[in-house]
Amino acid sequence: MSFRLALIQLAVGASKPENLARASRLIKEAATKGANLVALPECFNSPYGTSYFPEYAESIPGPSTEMLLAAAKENNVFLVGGSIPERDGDKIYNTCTVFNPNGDMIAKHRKMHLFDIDVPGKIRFQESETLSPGNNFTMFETPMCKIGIGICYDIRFAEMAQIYARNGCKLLIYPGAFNMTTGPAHWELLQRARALDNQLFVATVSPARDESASYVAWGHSTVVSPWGDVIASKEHEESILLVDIDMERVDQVRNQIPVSKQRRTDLYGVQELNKGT
Ligand SMILES: O=C(O)CCC(=O)C(=O)O
Repeated sequence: MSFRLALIQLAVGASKPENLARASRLIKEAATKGANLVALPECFNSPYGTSYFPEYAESIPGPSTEMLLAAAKENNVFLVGGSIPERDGDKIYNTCTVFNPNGDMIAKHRKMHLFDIDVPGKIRFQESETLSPGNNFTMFETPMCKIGIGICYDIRFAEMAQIYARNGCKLLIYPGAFNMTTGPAHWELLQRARALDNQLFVATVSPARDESASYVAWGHSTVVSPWGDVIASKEHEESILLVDIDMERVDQVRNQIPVSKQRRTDLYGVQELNKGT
């Protein structure tokens, strides 16, 4: 079974209506080019930054998810709607919604690990200044395979990817927006690590780079195979990365190097319970 994945490296600006219109146009273009599954980047409707989240936040359903729902339906695709700042009561979350080709919302992931880091002289970022963390793992079934969702910083947590793999996911999608410090250092390495450890496909979707933004995104949307090699990636301009995914590659690699059957579960194991699937 093979299918076409489209990662939309969207140029995100200050105007929410324009961001939605651009995303909608590019989803259509991806579908016209044969995509079955389309994914948008983290924070696709708003500039990325703690001061922007309260200003751009909206409830679900709301204008952004209405656009996603319509785009999934009109273009007959599974759609991973990057993420948006979601307002729920007095809390704001960094939330990814997923729609099937009927326009039903089949998954909602609130970023579990907030991006709070301090690299002196380089970058300090504290998402927790305005965001709250989600508490649930998020997986969904498609005719292609079971898919697990994480948002950006979530990719740094190996246990989360292991839990997804052990629950049958063969593709992990991380909408993300790494930056000019951690992007070159860790973006590709983390994807290859998650893919190789779990012998599955990993896809990351970044916004395009905007040098004038307060947070400059690294770009480089990428797909890594279960063997751990980068099978496709972009630079940092707005673009659509189209990749044909051959799901059989997962079982091939797992049969060739059967680490999942060779684990010393008599000596160790991942402890986390599988909540909120
Ligand atoms: O982990 C990183 O270096 C970047 C994470 C990030 O930008 C985010 O979580 O939004």
